[in-house]
Amino acid sequence: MSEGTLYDHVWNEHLVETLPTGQDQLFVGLHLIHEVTSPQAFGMLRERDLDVAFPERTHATVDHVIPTKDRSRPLEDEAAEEMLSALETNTSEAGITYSGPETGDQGIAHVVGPEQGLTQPGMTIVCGDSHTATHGAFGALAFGIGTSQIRDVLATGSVAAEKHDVRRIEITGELSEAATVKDLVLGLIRELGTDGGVGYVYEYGGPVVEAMSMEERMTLANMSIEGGATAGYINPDETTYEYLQGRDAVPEGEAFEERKAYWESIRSNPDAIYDDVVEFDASQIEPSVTWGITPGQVVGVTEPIPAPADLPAGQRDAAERAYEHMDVSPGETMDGYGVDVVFLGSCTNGRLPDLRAAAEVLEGHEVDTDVEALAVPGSQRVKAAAEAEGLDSIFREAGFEWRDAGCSMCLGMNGDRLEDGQVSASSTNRNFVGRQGSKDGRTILMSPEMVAAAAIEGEVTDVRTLDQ
Ligand SMILES: CC(C)[C@H](C(=O)O)[C@@H](O)C(=O)O
Ligand code: SF4
Repeated sequence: MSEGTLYDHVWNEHLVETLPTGQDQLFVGLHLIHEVTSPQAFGMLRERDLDVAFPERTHATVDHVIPTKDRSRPLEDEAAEEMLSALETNTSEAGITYSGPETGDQGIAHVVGPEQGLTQPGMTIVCGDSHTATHGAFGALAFGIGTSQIRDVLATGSVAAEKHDVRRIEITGELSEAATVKDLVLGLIRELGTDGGVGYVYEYGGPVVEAMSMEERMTLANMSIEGGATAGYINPDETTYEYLQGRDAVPEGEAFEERKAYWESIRSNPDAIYDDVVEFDASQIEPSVTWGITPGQVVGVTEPIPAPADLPAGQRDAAERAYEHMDVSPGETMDGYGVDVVFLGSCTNGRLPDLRAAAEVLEGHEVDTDVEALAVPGSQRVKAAAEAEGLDSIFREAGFEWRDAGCSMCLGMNGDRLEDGQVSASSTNRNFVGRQGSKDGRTILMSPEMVAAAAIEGEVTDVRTLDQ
């Protein structure tokens, strides 16, 4: 069992008691809620005549079902309207702050929490959403929970959880100029497998991680769950504190210094004991894409797609399914694979630096005439900041649609979806069959820069080869 890691420190700070089930009851610092997974939990509370215990530790937003184009009410999709109305009623009745579309603060929960300073180091953060791991970028213990747990957190401000092992992932070397953190995390999942992290929480560290911006750390932590880990985190440091300073929910002056002392105290000890340690060399990473139907089926853009014999025995059946769905063969490269739709956004890569990076590639180019291109900021604040620096014009002039904030085409729940056998180049985190809408749709995961390159060429393109 690990000892002296940030995970152990935060766990112990929040431990209420060990339950008869053997699970630990943890106090919850921040409960993020969204429209998809919360209505049922509020219903359960009502059945038992229970109130929300800590509305001030709860924060709501609407992200999955909110259209990115026409938001007039009632929403065209009845099920979406029902979820949205339920969220409005539930939050107003309970006195929970709701970053709704009218506030200018709405967005994907995992973008909203950090940008408002709600997400802070050393906290326990839960949300009925698997990508809650994103908040681990701040050195918080953040994980997704199911509906009955949402009910428990609403009613008691605490959650029953099992402690996991801690794997330290030491990222060494240096990322090449054209490679991004998205390429790195795809490479990591390829190496460790989509189930390699089962039973673990990941602690990411080492020189490459220390040099990352907070947004890059969020991209890394976000995809922990795609590698099978329950949560992933990075020890807080000056980069973290600098990001936090001046944000809405972050105290100032002396109170900030006091909090900083706590944040420093929960960092992993230099002599912490890990259950496992893995070293990963970032220098080998090149711009990468998925070739299959899991986030672990990854190749460098100019690298041949592996044959079953090149893969571990446990991955061969999945590879066969992937060749068929994607209509690819071993030995081919993904470079030149035609795309119909490009999607820039999501809680993985829908923040301001992601939009900037894509815009930089796009500048002076046009979107291929056969391609439908969507740029969807992760939050309304990201959107406003992007517009303030003119990124929206770059996207529009190049031929992108510039939409309102939400999950959008990351998953087909809001009207933005792939049709029939359309292929998308997507800055998201999941390429499962049917994920973006149509069950025949095909998703290729990549970085924002590579999405922009695919938009220009109408096919998967090595961003290094684009004419400037
Ligand atoms: C709808 C929600 C529960 C789901 C999740 O848990 O992650 C979604 O956000 C996703 O990315 O698939
Ligand atoms: S952007 Fe995608 S991954 Fe993130 S919460 Fe929304 S649906 Fe889930």
